[in-house]
Amino acid sequence: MSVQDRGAVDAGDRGATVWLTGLPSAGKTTIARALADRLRSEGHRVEVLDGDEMRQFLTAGLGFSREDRDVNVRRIGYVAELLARNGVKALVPVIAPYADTRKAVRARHEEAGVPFVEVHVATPVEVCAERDVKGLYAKARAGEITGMTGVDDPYEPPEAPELRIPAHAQTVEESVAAVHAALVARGLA
Ligand SMILES: Nc1ncnc2c1ncn2[C@@H]1O[C@H](COP(=O)(O)OS(=O)(=O)O)[C@@H](OP(=O)(O)O)[C@H]1O
Ligand SMILES: Nc1ncnc2c1ncn2[C@@H]1O[C@H](COP(=O)(O)OP(=O)(O)O)[C@@H](O)[C@H]1O
Repeated sequence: MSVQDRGAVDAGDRGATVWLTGLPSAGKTTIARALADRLRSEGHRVEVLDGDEMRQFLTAGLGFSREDRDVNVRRIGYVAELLARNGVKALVPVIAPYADTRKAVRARHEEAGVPFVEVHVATPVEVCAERDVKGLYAKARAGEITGMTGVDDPYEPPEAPELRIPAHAQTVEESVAAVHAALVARGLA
């Protein structure tokens, strides 16, 4: 096996958590799923821990108060870390609105020596509200729901993420390429 091939195998074996944080409808899930396809086609083991799916099973019963969001993010972070330390690329398209909670998840990864790559999907709220994939921005505007992230609930943007993506100003493929390059730069892809 050539040195180059050996490098590829090592990167394939190395797990990591890639957390895509951002507002609802920013493009987190779309980018995570496209990145998952690309990584799988290259031979990586990948899981996507989607917020909606996690809330059906792992964190069922939790709402959107600060406390519940914190428990949600910490539990998902814990599972991502378990997967990542066993060689899986755990892609996590979850809002995770509070900087402190993201910091706590990062700290646990660092203590365990597991790579943590924070990606801010930085689509402006106006664009997210226009996309409004699930109609939640419209409901918030109409006063039918409260506590909607980006409308009347906080989103604290990361100050120093490994990568910030202007997902409103580039294609999904360009965003995927940027995250992929960040993984390559860290010997993870
Ligand atoms: N009040 C309120 N605020 C924000 N989001 C809401 C809310 N109510 C429901 N939803 C839907 O739930 C998805 C967010 O779940 P997350 O687990 O990612 O959120 S969090 O990290 O615990 O804050 C989120 O999914 P995405 O749009 O994929 O981000 C929303 O569709
Ligand atoms: N450049 C882009 N990057 C990501 N998503 C985009 C882009 N342009 C349009 N979209 C659309 O925006 C929506 C984003 O929804 P989603 O990925 O579910 O966001 P989130 O998971 O952040 O809530 C999708 O319907 C997607 O097709």
